[in-house]
Amino acid sequence: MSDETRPLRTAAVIPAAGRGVRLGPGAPKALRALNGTPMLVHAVRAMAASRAVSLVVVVAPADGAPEVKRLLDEHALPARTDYLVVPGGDTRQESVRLGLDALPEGVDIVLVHDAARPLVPVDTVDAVVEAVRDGAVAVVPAMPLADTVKEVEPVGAGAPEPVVATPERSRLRAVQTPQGFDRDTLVNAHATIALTGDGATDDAGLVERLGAPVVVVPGHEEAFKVTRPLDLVLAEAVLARRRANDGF
Ligand SMILES: Nc1ccn([C@@H]2O[C@H](COP(=O)(O)OP(=O)(O)OP(=O)(O)O)[C@@H](O)[C@H]2O)c(=O)n1
Ligand SMILES: C[C@](O)(CO)[C@H](O)COP(=O)(O)O
Repeated sequence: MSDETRPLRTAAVIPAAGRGVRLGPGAPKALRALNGTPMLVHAVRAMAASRAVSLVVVVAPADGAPEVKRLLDEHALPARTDYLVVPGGDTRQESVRLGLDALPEGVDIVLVHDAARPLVPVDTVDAVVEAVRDGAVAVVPAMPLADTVKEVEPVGAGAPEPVVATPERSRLRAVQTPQGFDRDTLVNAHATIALTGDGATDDAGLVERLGAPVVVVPGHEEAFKVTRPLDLVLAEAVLARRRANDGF
């Protein structure tokens, strides 16, 4: 098959190397259970549920790659997808770059998906892939905001913070994952934008800094990020609702 007629190949990189400090003491966040199954396994299944995704690269805690490999072996995952596990870094930005380094030749489209968003529906994953296949180089699923947002002057440690501005809410979006990219664009962004401080909070932000266009598609309320303890309660409630709906 000539390179021009070959179908585009999509891989998902799942950064899962975070500690989960905001969730409180315990195992690394991605390894904590939701209804008895590790959050990471839910996230891997969410990516592999898309027929477009032929490879999932999991970026494990730096000292936890063998444990994560074992975990994936112990859980049923779609056989038509390949799975790789690599050790991660100290920041999300480094972990994603290490995942990108592990991609084989022949991958054209890359999804980057937080292990901490285990319940993203397959329709959202497919919509992101579709938008990249249609020609966008960087695609972000996002939701309108429910709260009004204030920009403040941070003064630290509980002191009242002066408000600087109130951005127009209708123009704001809360960004989710998977974010989808033309592979070369994302690799170039990670190679070009140096890590500063805690690193970029998302991958599309790096692409924006290259001057490349980034577009938003509708996200989904079930693609929320498990960050704080209350998010675990919500995630288990979503799983219970899905099980009840499957029963009918
Ligand atoms: N060094 C890091 C830090 C984060 N992540 C991953 O990036 C995603 C989003 O990060 P976040 O939700 O902030 O996870 P944590 O860093 O684990 O959370 P916290 O900031 O509360 O410690 C998670 O899937 C997390 O595992 C990663 O792969 N490598
Ligand atoms: C990538 C992300 O999920 C988009 O909202 C988010 O920026 C990750 O931030 P975190 O602080 O690493 O959780």
